[in-house]
Amino acid sequence: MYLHGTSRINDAGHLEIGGCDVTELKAEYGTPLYIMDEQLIRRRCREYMDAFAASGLGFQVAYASKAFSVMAMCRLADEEGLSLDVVSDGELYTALQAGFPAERIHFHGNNKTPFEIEMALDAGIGCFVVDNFVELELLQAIAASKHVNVNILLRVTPGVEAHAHHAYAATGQTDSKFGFDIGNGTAFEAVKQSSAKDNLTLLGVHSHIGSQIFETEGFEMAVERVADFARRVKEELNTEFRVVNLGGGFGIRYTEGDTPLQVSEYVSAITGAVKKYFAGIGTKLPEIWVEPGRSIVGDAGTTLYTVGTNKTIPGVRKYVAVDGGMGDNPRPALYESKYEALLANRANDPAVETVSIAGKCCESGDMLIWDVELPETKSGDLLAVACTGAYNYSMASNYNRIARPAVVFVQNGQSDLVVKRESHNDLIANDIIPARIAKQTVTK
Ligand SMILES: Cc1ncc(COP(=O)(O)O)c(C=O)c1O
Ligand SMILES: N[C@@H](CCCC[NH3+])C(=O)O
Repeated sequence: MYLHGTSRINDAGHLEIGGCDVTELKAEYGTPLYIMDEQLIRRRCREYMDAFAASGLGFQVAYASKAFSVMAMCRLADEEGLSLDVVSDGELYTALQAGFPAERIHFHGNNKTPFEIEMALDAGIGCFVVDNFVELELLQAIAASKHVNVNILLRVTPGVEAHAHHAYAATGQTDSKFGFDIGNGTAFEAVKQSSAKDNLTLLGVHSHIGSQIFETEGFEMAVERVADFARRVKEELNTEFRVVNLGGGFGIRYTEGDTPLQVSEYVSAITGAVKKYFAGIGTKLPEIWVEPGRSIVGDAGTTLYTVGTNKTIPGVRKYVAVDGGMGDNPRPALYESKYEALLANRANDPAVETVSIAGKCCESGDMLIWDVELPETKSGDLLAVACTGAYNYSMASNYNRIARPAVVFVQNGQSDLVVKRESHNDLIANDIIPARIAKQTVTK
């Protein structure tokens, strides 16, 4: 397994992250456990901030909280000077409760409810990313009823087919549920309508082409299309885009075949394309906003499991089961995502067999890794799966009524619990048994 950030194998042959031995983390917090390397998260935040600062362009780096939304993470993003992208009332609530400044929050989503819009307006968030005509009307009406003015970006689909890790993670193509299409004229119409509306201030446009993308071409092509669009809007409507948000999507290394660029390389490709394509269109260079999620938290996360049972099918395969699975990491089942693993309590033992790591849910598809080389595992061993910081905790479920794991931040030999493990009581906290079917206590 590739060792990300502060991960290393210590003298005892144990995996250590942020100076914390995972066998001790298991003793203190149990498993499954999401372990987040705080130093690596901060490093990623700084890589973005520094690279943009070096570009000379105005910018905001908004952490896409959908990747991992918990209050402690909102605090880190705030401390590092990032803005925040939220996509629901729940993410917004989490951010506000964490004390994240509302003016640096951007609200996304293709179906914001009136409740969510009101909540965000009352909080005074910095910007709405408007996705469609229905939302444009609704937002204006609610803003007017509250006598407030709202900054907006229009989400556009630039018609770029991104090489995302799965079709479900590509969003820049015309046939997408998100945004106004540049190619068919709806984006132009949206600019026209929003410029004419009271209570709305159009800052510019937003384009997000997809996720887990390694090449820069898709982003550069998106910038070119958006710049062409900006030119037309300037010429025909005399409207200027002060802000261009290029979304997230920057890839990370999950397994050996993955070839991500450095954060600074993605940023310089984007800012270079902005300088190139926006030059000479008759407007000032826009401020550039981005929304990285995975590339901020993905490789900082490791999930620690305890090995339980195994099953060998002679000549076919050996299954090794762990105490978590698709409940805490649905990505292999959803996208066929690949991960690397390590026997975390005997990390220096030589690999002697190829096994497949199964979860404990009642689904054949509940597999975390097919075919990984490991030392011989036995019940009670610890298995670490790397690169689980993004879209694991945030996409976790209680399928099979399995409680969601705890999350700890580790740094400088210290571990801090940031999400408690769910209890049995948490699982039934919202259940109600109607009186008519409640168990009667029969007294004789
Ligand atoms: C609008 C938007 N912004 C930002 C992101 C974050 O993407 P990533 O985690 O790939 O950086 C996503 C998710 O793909 C998204 O849909
Ligand atoms: N959730 C996805 C990608 C989509 C991200 C949000 N648009 C993943 O786990 O890779």
